[in-house]
Amino acid sequence: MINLSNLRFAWQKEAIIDISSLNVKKGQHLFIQGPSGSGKSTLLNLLGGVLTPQSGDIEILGQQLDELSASQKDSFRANHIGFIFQQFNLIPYLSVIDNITLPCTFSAPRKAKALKRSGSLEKEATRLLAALGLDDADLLKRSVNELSVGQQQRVAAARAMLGSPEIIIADEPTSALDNDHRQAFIKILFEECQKEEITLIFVSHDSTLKDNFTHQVNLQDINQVAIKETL
Ligand SMILES: Nc1ncnc2c1ncn2[C@@H]1O[C@H](COP(=O)(O)OP(=O)(O)OP(=O)(O)O)[C@@H](O)[C@H]1O
Repeated sequence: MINLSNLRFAWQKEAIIDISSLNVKKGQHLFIQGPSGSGKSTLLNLLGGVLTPQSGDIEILGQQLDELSASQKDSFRANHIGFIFQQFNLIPYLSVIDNITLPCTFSAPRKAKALKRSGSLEKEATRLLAALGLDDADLLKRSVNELSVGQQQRVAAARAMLGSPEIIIADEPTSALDNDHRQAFIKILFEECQKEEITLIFVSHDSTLKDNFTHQVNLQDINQVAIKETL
C-alpha cells in the first residue's frame, strides 16, 4: 500500500530523511516516533506529495508519486489521503460542518462514499462527530474559532475520516488533549479506521501512545541520517 525505497530529502545541504526501505500494508496502524526535529513532519509531507524527494521512490496504492504532475498529486492526495495536522488547519470563516465536508469539494470519490454511507454530507459529518464525542447540535453551527482546542482536534479528525480515504496521516493529533481525551480520541480513530480498513500513519514524539499500535517504528532507527550521526 505504501512503499518507500532509497528515499532522500534535504532542506539544505544535509539530508534530513534518508530511508532505504519502509513498507506499510493495507489497514496497518503504524506509529512513527521520533524526537522533535527528527524529520517526522517532513516525512509525512513527502508521503502526501507536498514535498518532492531529491531521490528515491514513493509508491502509494500502486502509484509512483513522481509520475504525477503537481495537479495530479493534488487530486491523488484529495482522493486517497485524509490529513490531521498538528495545527488542525481548520478554516476559521466556515462552520464546523462545512469544515468537515470540505474534502468532498476536492474529491468526487470521497463525496460518493460519504453520500452512500449517510445519504447527505451533513448527516455523515454529524455521524462522525458524534462518534468522536461531539453531538451538541448548537456546536455544529458555530464557527470553528469558537471551539475549544480539543473540540477543534475532533473536527479535524472527522474531516480526515469523511469519505473514508484509504490512508489517514495524523501529525501529532493528540498534542493538545489531556490524557483522558487522548485515549478516547485514539480509540475512536482506531475504530473508524478498522471499520473502513483505513491505513493509519500516526506520528508523535510521545512514546506513551505507541502500545496502542500494531506496528511501530522509530524514525531514528530507519533513518540513515540519524544512524550516521549517532555512530
Ligand atoms: N521549511 C523548512 N525549511 C528549512 N528547514 C526546515 C523546514 N521545515 C523543517 N525544517 C527542518 O527540518 C528538520 C525536521 O523538521 P520536521 O518539522 O520534519 O521535524 P519533526 O520531527 O516533525 O519535529 P516536531 O516534532 O518538532 O514537529 C528540522 O531541523 C527543521 O528545522
